[in-house]
Amino acid sequence: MPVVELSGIRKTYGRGGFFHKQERFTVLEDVNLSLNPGESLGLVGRSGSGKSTLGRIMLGLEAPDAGSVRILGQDVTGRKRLPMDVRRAVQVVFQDAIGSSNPRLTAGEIIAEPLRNFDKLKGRQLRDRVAELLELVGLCPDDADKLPGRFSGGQLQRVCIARALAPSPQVIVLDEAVSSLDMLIQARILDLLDSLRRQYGTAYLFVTHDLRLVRRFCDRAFFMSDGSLHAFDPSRTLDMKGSGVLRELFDAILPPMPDKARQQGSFSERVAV
Ligand SMILES: Nc1ncnc2c1ncn2[C@@H]1O[C@H](COP(=O)(O)OP(=O)(O)OP(=O)(O)O)[C@@H](O)[C@H]1O
Repeated sequence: MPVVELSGIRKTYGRGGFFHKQERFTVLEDVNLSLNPGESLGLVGRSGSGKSTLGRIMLGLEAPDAGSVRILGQDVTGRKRLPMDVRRAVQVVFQDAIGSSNPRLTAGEIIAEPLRNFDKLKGRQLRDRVAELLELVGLCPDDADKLPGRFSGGQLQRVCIARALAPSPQVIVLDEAVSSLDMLIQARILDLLDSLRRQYGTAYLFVTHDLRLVRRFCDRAFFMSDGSLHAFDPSRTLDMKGSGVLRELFDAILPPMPDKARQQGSFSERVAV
């Protein structure tokens, strides 16, 4: 049974209203997607194409206008409060570690929160598990006492990853959550995610602009465009040169840079590593 199943998802937002009449625009149109245990999906696409919206709908954080969301086989479409087992099963790490961390809680308190809520851990057991999670993501047990403001961006991102791992979820949505880490740390985190996938069947959705990550880590990959998902083979991203899909990926992945740099082949270098 898929851990998450989206059927016929449609999502619109309103825009305008200040100078112009408010109108609605469609971000997702008839999107169907299922994520199976132990599977790793890559989702790429232009900025603003709706990737994060899809991620939020998949987590049950946002309701679609049409279609259904099933998590662990339960229909949670539009539910304001998700059942405890669903909240535990689906975790997320956002790109913006600073914005998604409470500045008044220490790293230890941030990671302890789901352990208290879901596993009712306390005292020594709680402290040991927090220390273990910090070490798993390459931080020190002593970092538990630091407030978010005392971490670098990459370190705080790892605190957020440790928090997401804490309740032993079945699915983790990583919204641009590992691409910003330095290469060594990124490799360590990906090894860790891979071992959890093998050991416990944890599934991942990577929302990313990083094709190397998709190629190395994902079983299936989708490109989002015009509100729809287009599947592509993650291992064959280099073979798609010249195709319409690759041109779209090009635009989606490359940051704005002079044409000259583009001619020098910086894209293939980025992808071929
Ligand atoms: N709550 C909202 N209200 C109105 N419009 C929204 C809302 N959330 C997202 N949008 C709009 O929906 C579109 C898709 O946004 P989304 O964040 O899903 O894109 P994305 O592909 O994740 O982009 P990026 O790669 O830049 O993070 C954008 O035009 C965005 O402005």
